[in-house]
Amino acid sequence: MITVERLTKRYGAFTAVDDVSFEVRPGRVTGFLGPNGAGKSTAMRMMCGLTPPTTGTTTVFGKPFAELVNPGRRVGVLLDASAQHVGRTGREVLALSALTMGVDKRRVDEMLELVGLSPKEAGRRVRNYSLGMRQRLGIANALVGDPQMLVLDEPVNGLDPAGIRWMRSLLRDFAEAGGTVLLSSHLLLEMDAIADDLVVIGHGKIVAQGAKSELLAVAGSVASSLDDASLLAALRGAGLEAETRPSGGLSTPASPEEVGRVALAAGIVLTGLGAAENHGLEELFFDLTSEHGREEVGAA
Ligand SMILES: Nc1ncnc2c1ncn2[C@@H]1O[C@H](COP(=O)(O)OP(=O)(O)OP(=O)(O)O)[C@@H](O)[C@H]1O
Repeated sequence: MITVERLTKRYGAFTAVDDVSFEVRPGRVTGFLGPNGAGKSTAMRMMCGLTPPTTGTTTVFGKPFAELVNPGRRVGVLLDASAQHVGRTGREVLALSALTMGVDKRRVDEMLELVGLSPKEAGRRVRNYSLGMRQRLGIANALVGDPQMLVLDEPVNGLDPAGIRWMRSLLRDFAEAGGTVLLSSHLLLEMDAIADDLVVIGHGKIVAQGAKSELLAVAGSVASSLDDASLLAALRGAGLEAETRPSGGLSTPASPEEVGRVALAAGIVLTGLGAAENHGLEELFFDLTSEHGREEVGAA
């Protein structure tokens, strides 16, 4: 479990993370979603004890990250895949981590295989790695200590579609085995594909959080008929909320099945019926990322 309580980070007069609170639960993949500059990396760095908060607290397994003994055995962290030592080979990077953490060095080969880096690739220097290969190596490095928790900043950046699918199943397996996963992204669709829970941040503040299924839930139906006025009356008569849409037809929080049954009972011919797409989160996210809502660059 990761607990973030009233976390704030100010750089001079600029507030990068503003009174942020949330929890990341075991057995779930939690997506930390926000546009560029929203404050995700800053918050994650504070969670991992790399940046001191201005105010607020953050704990992993009930204590501040810095108090963990041999933290790599508890939490696998990947904050910047391009920050790895470019003069070392992939295998050397992992072998050093294994040595530092006191992990059996056989785990190095297991992790290389898990992330799909071939022995030949593992023998090449990191400077010659593509971004996708660096991400794979970064994931291997985060996993080498066999942790119960993963904190990953934009791990899907640079991966091709097959790589994204691979990452999704790796994180899913990790969570299903009881692990805790927090990963950030600035792409809603990517998060939609990977996360169980979402924490959405914009301008340093949490703007939405909860189960993805609830945040993206389909709400109600849209219907059109040969006689919308009668359909409206029939729906309301059945105790269902409904209203006419400016673009034609009706919208209602009732399910398509309920609308179909009411129309059938009232003898009204439907000409269109479907689930309304709830664009709530998409719109919220679009507003955050649109030109108007774009994050400003922080104080230097
Ligand atoms: N050391 C610093 N000094 C001043 N401002 C900073 C510093 N670090 C981050 N910021 C500012 O804080 C804001 C949040 O940055 P952060 O890197 O946390 O965003 P992010 O959500 O991770 O964005 P991205 O998706 O682009 O990585 C930005 O406006 C950034 O310029």
